[in-house]
Amino acid sequence: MNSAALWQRYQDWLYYHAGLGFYLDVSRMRFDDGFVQQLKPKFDQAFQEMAALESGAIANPDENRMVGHYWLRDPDLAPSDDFKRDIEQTIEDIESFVQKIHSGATCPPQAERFTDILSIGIGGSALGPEFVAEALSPDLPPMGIHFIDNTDPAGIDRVLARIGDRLNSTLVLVISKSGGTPEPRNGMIEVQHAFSTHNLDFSKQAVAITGRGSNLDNVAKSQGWLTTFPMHDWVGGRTSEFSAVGLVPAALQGIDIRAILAGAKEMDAATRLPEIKGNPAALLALAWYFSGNGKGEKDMVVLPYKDSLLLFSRYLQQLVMESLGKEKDLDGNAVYQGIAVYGNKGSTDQHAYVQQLREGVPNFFLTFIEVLHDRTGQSIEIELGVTSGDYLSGLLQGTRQALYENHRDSITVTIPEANAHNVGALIALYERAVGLYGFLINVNAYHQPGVEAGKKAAAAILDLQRNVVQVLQAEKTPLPIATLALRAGAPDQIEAVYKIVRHLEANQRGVKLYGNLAQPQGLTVSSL
Ligand SMILES: O=P(O)(O)OC[C@H]1O[C@](O)(CO)[C@@H](O)[C@@H]1O
Repeated sequence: MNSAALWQRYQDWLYYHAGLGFYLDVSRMRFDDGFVQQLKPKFDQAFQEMAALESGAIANPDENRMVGHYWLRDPDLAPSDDFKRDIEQTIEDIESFVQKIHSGATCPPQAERFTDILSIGIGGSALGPEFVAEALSPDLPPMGIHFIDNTDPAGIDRVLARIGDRLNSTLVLVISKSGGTPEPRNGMIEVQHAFSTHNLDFSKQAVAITGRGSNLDNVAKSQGWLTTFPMHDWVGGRTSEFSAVGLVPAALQGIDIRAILAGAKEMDAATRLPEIKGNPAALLALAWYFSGNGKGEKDMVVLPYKDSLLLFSRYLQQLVMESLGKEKDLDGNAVYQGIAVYGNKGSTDQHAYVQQLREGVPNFFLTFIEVLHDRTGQSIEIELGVTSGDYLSGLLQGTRQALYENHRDSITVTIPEANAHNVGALIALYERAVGLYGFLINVNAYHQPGVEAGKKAAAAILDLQRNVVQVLQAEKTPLPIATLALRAGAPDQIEAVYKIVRHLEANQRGVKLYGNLAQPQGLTVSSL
């Protein structure tokens, strides 16, 4: 296509939302009208299923759950008055809690006011808050935020070291929908230990955000934590940014949560339209379907050209991959679906892997996220008539062009400014696109059965570790690994036993290995 034809295609396919100042350009995805016509019946079906989902159908059949994240930003849509009141009440409770924290009316026992937030959670209970903090936290926030999103002891130590002597003025948010995920449970216990080491009362500085009646909810209530906020059964972890999970940490950092919700609501209204061309989420789903042949054959590389949006691709990784990455479709057929997502930011990544994107294996499509507004205030000229922001913009355009010339397709999402309203709209856009795409490929986008296997296997390893330690403590002489595995009741788990004892020895946990480490089968093990 020559440049005049491309310019025409750009205009033919451009989506623009005046209220949001939002543009979506799918002109550099090489689908044709025939493809759009061919997908239309699937889209018509998907729009109907999405409407049913929004009005309270059991859209997550395996878990027998409604899927209600759209109600969080427009409570009038909720299928009952109770739900509506619950959503509105939660937002009001968040605002009044945050107001008391900021004013010092609610303060820690050993300091005048809370200075820091320590958020403990993983997956959907961390990625949204982390993305929004990076994107929207003011330069001088009323409270700085720290995250523990793993069970890595050194990672936990690093966060606690950075908080240092401000632990006595740190508000701890323990976020877990199920209230039973091991990683945040471990993080919480480690932080409780740090509090007691410093003679601080954890319960007077802790807040739980969790499902009503969960273990965590019960613990928080029985120990008299500062407060709890609910995570509703009908909100999934990866779509929980507009629930208390995202709103509490955001509001504490001084981010305008009403603006985030309003932006999401406005995008929802735009993406509810049951037609492909006038609906930006449908256009995204169409482009994804085209690129990967409806089977995720191409990866989605997400490149925001704005530092503050760095974590968007990481956030989308869970939203897209946990939602769409499914072995079975809704009829039980093995389909092995999904779309792989990666990316960091432009232009930085141009100096890392864009070489491969331009010339190497063509197994991806790109999504550029463009932000029109460069900065608050005026820019200096780096060269005659050219600012740093002009460079960023030029590099985006240039990369899009160079990739297209080499048959690499791309989508460009353009927002006027990386503010609360637009970040809310961006999240809502992708939530809807993932939902529509899930219907197009007939998978349940709201469960995550595949994650359970790894969790169960990890629990089995920890049980085996307990048995191994018991055997070693009862034994006086060093045992060959195979014998140890046999005595621990796991003769077919020799490799697992070997890895357990190697880890225990490395951490001075009362275990010693003897022999040539390069030949594990000859090693013997004893307790110290
Ligand atoms: O909020 P929870 O229940 O601790 O779960 C955390 C994350 O773990 C998962 O269930 C996957 O294991 C995610 O879907 C979820 O966001």
